[in-house]
Amino acid sequence: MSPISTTGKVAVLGAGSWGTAFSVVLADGGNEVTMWGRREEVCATINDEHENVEYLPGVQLPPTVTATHDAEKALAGADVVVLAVPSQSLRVNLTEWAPYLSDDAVMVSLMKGVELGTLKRMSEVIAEVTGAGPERIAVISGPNLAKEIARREPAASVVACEDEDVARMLQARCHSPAFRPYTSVDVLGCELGGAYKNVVGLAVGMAVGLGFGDNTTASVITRGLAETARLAMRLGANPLTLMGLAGLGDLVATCSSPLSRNRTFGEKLGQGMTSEDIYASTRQVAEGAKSCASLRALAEQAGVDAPIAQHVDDVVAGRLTAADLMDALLARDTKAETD
Ligand SMILES: NC(=O)c1ccc[n+]([C@@H]2O[C@H](COP(=O)([O-])OP(=O)(O)OC[C@H]3O[C@@H](n4cnc5c(N)ncnc54)[C@H](O)[C@@H]3O)[C@@H](O)[C@H]2O)c1
Ligand SMILES: O=P(O)(O)OC[C@H](O)CO
Repeated sequence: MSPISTTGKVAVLGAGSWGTAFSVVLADGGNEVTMWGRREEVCATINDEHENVEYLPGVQLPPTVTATHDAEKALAGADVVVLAVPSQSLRVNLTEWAPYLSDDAVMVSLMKGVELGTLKRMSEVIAEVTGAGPERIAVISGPNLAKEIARREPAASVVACEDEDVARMLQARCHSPAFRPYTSVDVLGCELGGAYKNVVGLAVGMAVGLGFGDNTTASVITRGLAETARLAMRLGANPLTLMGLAGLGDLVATCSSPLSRNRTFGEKLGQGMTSEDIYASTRQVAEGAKSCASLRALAEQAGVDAPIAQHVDDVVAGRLTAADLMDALLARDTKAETD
């Protein structure tokens, strides 16, 4: 087998918190990184001051990270294309970018959501829009809060691709002194773990906002993992993926950290704010606030019981209050833990 290349040119499409933090990881791993940003002023500050002032203030970006508002320029010569826009906007963005993608570029989703309406995972949207086969589509997911990663605090993650050689190539490309990636071939398990933990994070945030303590949050986290595993396994995931970094690991990070936007969104709902008020108060994406509806529908389609996704969706949509959610979860018919 030929040696795995550890360096090259990577395009990172999306200059928000995670696109920027992951660019630091890639630069630390030896890659030359060109980010695409939606707003020219964000790109200009990245190029002139080596900082993304809006999304990661105070973090000095390596000189090998540059940014452009021109997707064609960002994609020129890139053999790895990293996608880091909000999940619900991927299809529209990728359709615009597709003409500039090289035929053999590997596309890596960093996104943790499920498309509304189609109920497709991000890898499925990528396949549909670009026509790429599974050997060109990968996912990176794990307990990776952007601010901590950008500060180079030690963390691990999962690089999943159905083609294990491609997963290994990407692993080598993003391995850095502070970031340890593990390979996997379970793309579906990683994606559902990443999307579901946001919904559970919303429920945990609601419990915190209502003033409940660690017994409540631990119960929601554990039952949230059971719900995630139930759906993911029904759809074909490896149960071990849900016990790993892209499942339990990410769930723990999101549900315990005040840095999590999903947990914070839930906390505000628990304090009585409406979703509209919360959306109006931040530019940052909380993927679970949209994906709760798609995961609920996906579970219904698969015939899987998903009370957390169902009730979180009702609270986000304003049909229930956060207090109603806790009452409703406890009032359900009792059953065996492992059912
Ligand atoms: N922030 C994290 O810690 C983190 C970690 C792992 C995974 N993720 C995932 O990465 C993805 C991106 O999240 P983020 O944290 O970078 O979000 P963010 O809110 O920090 O930034 C989103 C970026 O997308 C841009 N954007 C917003 N709407 C857009 C649209 N319609 N079209 C194109 N661009 C648009 C914004 O300008 C911004 O640059 C999400 O799926 C998230 O779940 C985030
Ligand atoms: O801030 P959140 O809630 O989007 O979570 C960020 C990451 O997904 C944590 O791994």
